[in-house]
Amino acid sequence: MSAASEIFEKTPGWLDWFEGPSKPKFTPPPGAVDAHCHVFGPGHEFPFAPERKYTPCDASKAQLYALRDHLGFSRNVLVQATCHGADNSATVDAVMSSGGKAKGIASVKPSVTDEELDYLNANGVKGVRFNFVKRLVDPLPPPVLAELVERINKFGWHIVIYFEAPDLPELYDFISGISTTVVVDHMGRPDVTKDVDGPEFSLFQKLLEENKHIWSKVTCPERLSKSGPPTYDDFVPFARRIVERFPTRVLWGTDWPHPNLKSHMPDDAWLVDMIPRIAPSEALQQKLLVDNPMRLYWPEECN
Ligand SMILES: O=C(O)/C=C(\CC(=O)C(=O)O)C(=O)O
Repeated sequence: MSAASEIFEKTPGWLDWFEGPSKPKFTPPPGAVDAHCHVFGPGHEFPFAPERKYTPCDASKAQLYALRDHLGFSRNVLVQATCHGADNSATVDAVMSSGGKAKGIASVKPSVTDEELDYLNANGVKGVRFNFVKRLVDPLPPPVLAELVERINKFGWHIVIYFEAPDLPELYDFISGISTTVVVDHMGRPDVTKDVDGPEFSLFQKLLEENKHIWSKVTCPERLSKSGPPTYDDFVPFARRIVERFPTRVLWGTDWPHPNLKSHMPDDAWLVDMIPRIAPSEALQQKLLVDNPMRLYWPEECN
């Protein structure tokens, strides 16, 4: 059997994305961007990576773009997920077929060639993702990543970084020292049962306060909340704090198709309906959903 026709068996217990989401009550402003989502395969066309730590269900570009339209969004930022390793074909294919309505964040190995980087740059990639979550990857050492930053600087790309809150003290100096814009996934995965003013989340706020080049995605109530769906109440003070303190450096996304959830799969409308709770004014919503992502991903359309 050739790789391209390989049939993949999902990780046991895998929860598939939610079909037929309801219509959100909240209407996003015109031009809203879903700035964190993924495509998976389909596996028979874009095989999952041999080094992957999970095997997902398929989640195609057509399904993603149908969800975008259904939820009232206009654009997407597709983040390369670890199940595709450093083969960015599925992400780039989805970006290239979006009619300019999507950009990509790639994963690359230190051995990536300049030609490969040029190809990604020419096809809608705007950054690379550094992943420090050990259940997903074997993280690369910071000095190796620093060399990659040097190589991508010429494109004006940024770094998307994924880590969990207990790892921030160790990563703090490395992240602060990155010489381009850095976007932290899911607020650095705080434990939202803790105090928003406690030491853990205060350190994350200090990181953003001291480093004007660091942004945060206020994403993933479905992943971080312990109080649970559909209102994810414990997530709200954390995300709202970051939106209110750093309104020009925040992004929002669905995280569709929500890989590796164990407890439940959200109706994506629930996630959209969180937005007015974490960004309570129209001015904040405009920055979070339109102005900030446009500045980072479509700067040529901003004046
Ligand atoms: O969807 C996310 O952002 C989070 C993920 C998956 C992921 O990032 C990946 O596979 O690269 C997770 O926590 O399992």
